[in-house]
Amino acid sequence: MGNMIIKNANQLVTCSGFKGKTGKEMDDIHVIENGAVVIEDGIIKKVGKTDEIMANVDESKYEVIDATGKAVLPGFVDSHTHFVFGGYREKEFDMRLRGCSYMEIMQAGGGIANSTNGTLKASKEDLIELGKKRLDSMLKFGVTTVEGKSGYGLDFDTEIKQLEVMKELEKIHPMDISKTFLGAHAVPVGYKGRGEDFIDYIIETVLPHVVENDLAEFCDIFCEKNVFSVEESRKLLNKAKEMGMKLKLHADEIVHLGGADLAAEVGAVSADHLLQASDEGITKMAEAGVVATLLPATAFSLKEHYARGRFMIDNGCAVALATDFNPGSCHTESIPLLFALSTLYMNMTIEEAITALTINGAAAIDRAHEVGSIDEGKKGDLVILEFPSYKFIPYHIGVNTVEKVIKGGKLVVNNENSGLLY
Ligand SMILES: N=CN[C@@H](CCC(=O)O)C(=O)O
Ligand SMILES: [Zn+2]
Repeated sequence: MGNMIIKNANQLVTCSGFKGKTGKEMDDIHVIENGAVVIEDGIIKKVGKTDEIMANVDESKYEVIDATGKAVLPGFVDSHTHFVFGGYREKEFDMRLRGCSYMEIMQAGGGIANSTNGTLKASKEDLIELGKKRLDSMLKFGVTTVEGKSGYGLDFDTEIKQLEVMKELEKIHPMDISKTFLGAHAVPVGYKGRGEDFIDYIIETVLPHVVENDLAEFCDIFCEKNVFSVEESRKLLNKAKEMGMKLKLHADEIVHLGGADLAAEVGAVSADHLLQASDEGITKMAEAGVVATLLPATAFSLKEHYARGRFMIDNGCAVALATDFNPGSCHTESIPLLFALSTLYMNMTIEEAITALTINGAAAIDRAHEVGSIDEGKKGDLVILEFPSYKFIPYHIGVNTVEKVIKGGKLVVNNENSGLLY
């Protein structure tokens, strides 16, 4: 962990706060002009105007970065990904372009089942190597904390393998990883038509091992027509909660099933996708403090309409944005794409999009107390843009405006020249 000072930032965008932001709060990202940050042992110690901060520190004890003419922001938090998998599904992308729907492919035996086969065949070492490359790519986009799910196993060994791979990656990669158990991602072939039996199998066999070995913090489920019903989801989630896990849901993505309502009922930390969430479900989520994690790159990739981000914010929800990086419905780790889609097509302001990818992303994985903003006591995770204003992020459409990435007070990416440095 490093000792570092970043000074003279044209804009220091702090996104200050220790919990998710709702409604109008999302539009206030707390900008300090000519700002500076002091990081000691990887933790932010001081934040303020450069002249005030520098009057009281001995620069010689720190690595100093002069951010003159640059905007500095918190490292991004990508709070919904499926980055550990074997095999690719480029053929399905092509099939979708030719008119097949995501669900048609899944029901014909492709989709998640394809990635399950690929992940089953891959060794732990292969998955670690692939995972590392994907994390490197995310880091270059300024992501310093990521959530990753299992769910391409659907059997004991492969589910556990995925979670163990993430545990190994945490040791060798600077990225912080929040691990989610998604054993109920699809009904495997052997349980066709017996979703409830499969839920029982997970509850009795896999979940206890995950909990006892501390392999995941969250339990998630794909609550969707022809996948897992609301009743099956309720059963698994309540059991996981009883066993001490925090909850997430893939909710109301393809059809409206009531996943948003269920998320509020079980006290989930987040409900994700929400393209078809009802007004009532959204209101319940706002009241229960469930973060609405929106995945516009998935809607884009599946050629679906976007989730109602504007409506959710106006109705008091904390909205987060995430890539949903996965081998099927959305094969991208691009943060610039999320900024483009959310501002241009979901009517979110630039400031709301930044909040959604920083402090609210952190809230979506229950880490708003330690990452997601530039506040004293939080991890020294920052991005320095190539440009003087944060407004360049969506304005420079689809292009990575991140020049440097700092993780725990250490420079880990310099996109200006060599890229990765850790
Ligand atoms: N919708 C369900 N799960 C993933 C996609 C998984 C896949 O197609 O491999 C998602 O969040 O989009
Ligand atoms: Zn997902």
